[in-house]
Amino acid sequence: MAILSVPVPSAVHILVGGFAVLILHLIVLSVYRLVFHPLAKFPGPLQYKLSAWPLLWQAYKGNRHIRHLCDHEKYGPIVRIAPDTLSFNTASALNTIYGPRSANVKKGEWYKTFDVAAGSYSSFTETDRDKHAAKRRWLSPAFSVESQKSNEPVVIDVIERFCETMRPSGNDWGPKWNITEETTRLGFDIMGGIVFGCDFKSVQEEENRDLADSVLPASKFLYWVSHLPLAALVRPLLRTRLFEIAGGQPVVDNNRLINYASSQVQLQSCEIKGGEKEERADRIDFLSRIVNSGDKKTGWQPTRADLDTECLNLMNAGADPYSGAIAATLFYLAHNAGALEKATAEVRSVFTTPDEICNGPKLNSCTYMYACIEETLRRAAPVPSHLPRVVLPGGMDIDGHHLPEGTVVGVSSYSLHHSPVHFPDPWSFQPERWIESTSVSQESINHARRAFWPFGLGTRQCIGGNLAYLQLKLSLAHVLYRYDMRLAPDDPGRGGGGPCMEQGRQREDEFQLWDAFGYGRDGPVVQFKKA
Ligand code: HEM
Repeated sequence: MAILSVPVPSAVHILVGGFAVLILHLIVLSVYRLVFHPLAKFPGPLQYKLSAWPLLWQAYKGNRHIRHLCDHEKYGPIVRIAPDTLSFNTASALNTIYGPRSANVKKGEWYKTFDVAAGSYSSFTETDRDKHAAKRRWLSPAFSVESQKSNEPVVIDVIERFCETMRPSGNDWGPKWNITEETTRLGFDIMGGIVFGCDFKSVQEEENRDLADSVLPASKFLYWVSHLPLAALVRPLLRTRLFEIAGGQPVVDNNRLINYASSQVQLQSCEIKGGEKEERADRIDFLSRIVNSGDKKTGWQPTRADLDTECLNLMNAGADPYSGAIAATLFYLAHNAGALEKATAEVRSVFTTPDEICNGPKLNSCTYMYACIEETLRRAAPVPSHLPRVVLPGGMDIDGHHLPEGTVVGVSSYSLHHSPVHFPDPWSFQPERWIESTSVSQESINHARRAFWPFGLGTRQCIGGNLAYLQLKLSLAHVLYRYDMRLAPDDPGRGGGGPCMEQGRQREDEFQLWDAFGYGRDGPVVQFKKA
């Protein structure tokens, strides 16, 4: 009987064949994305239309916000920044996407990598709208007026000790301080007190700095990893030894923060003595307010993993954006002598002793100081790039375009906050633009506010916004009341841009941000003198 001989392909044939299939697949995919894709009509650089990898590279470099701004300047108010993603740069898009509860979007997949290594999703990363609503209701007592009032002495205590550490010993200018380093620890110490009732003292004591100095590297790492096109495959590996080896120090940092938050939950929720659970009734911190509660409306109760993840989130989301914002405020004041002088004079005329500086009518009467904070949040919003939202079934209309389900949409605060349509002379630091006067009408302030969103918008708006404003006002008032401030004469440019930096980073009087959740930053380097 004749045996049919079927030729067995060689390894070379298989490789060549596989390669040919891959090339064909890429050609077909490219043609589809350029010509037939529902977003094909929107302008943008060719490489963005073809692939999501350029976006990942920008996230890795911390330059996304700068690229978005340049792209909008070149291509207009709508830019296709990845095959399935559009960036908008109008107040109308901002208010359509993020504002209304009924907006047909939810948070994008991007969020899911952020804190899942702690075991669950937090109120920040939960993408399911109903589950998020339950978590938000669960957290609300921690952010109530009563809670803020009882936690204010904790905040003031940490700020006063920060000021004490900065105090020059003589009557001349004191030592140089890199404000980014010191305020990173200040923000962490405040959050340690508020969230866990712990006194980290990382501003004062070197041995307590590991945790404080871990927040930003961990966030920067997770920020770009979240942009990986196959991030879903990476998520289960985040806490493995393999990932620690591959990812290095930022992964170790992230795990250290997770372990810390978890140990605090363990301590608080299970203080067992003689077999009985003992609760400390005198505690006012956030953890003590959420540990034994849930969502009354739906009956949802947090698991241990939910608690661990939420505490990690509160610690990170609370600490770093504030630290970045106060560093940026001091940068802009140190670089704008007139504004520094006016804000300082205001604070010193309102208060007669530092002990008086607390929340209340006097602090609220410091309108110029408040305008300096607003203007800083415009120039250096702590989340400068997109907060991605994905369009749900049924699609959505934005700025006159119907977008199909699955489209990822977003607005970059850095880009919109520098739009001359809403902010005339956008590259100058002008606190006055936020104060009604003969030259600034209430209409122009309202017009600016429509495009101003440092704390997000709508149902996913920052839950800690009021607390953050209070922290910013208190810390600025305490510093300005006590000290004069100047840029260190031998390091005046730290934190600003320069001619040798990348495109978009040339302005010496602009505080440079490296995009993340919070942002990478450095400086300013300043000196203080007793008032
Ligand atoms: C200057 C300081 C701060 C800024 C600029 C800021 C900014 C933001 C932004 C833009 C969002 C929206 C994120 C999104 O849509 O994806 C957000 C959410 C959040 N922030 Fe803040 N934040 C600050 C301080 C704080 C503080 C002090 C806390 C609390 C301790 C906090 C806790 C949160 C939480 C829990 C969320 C998630 C809210 C939700 O989705 O329901 N933030 N923050």
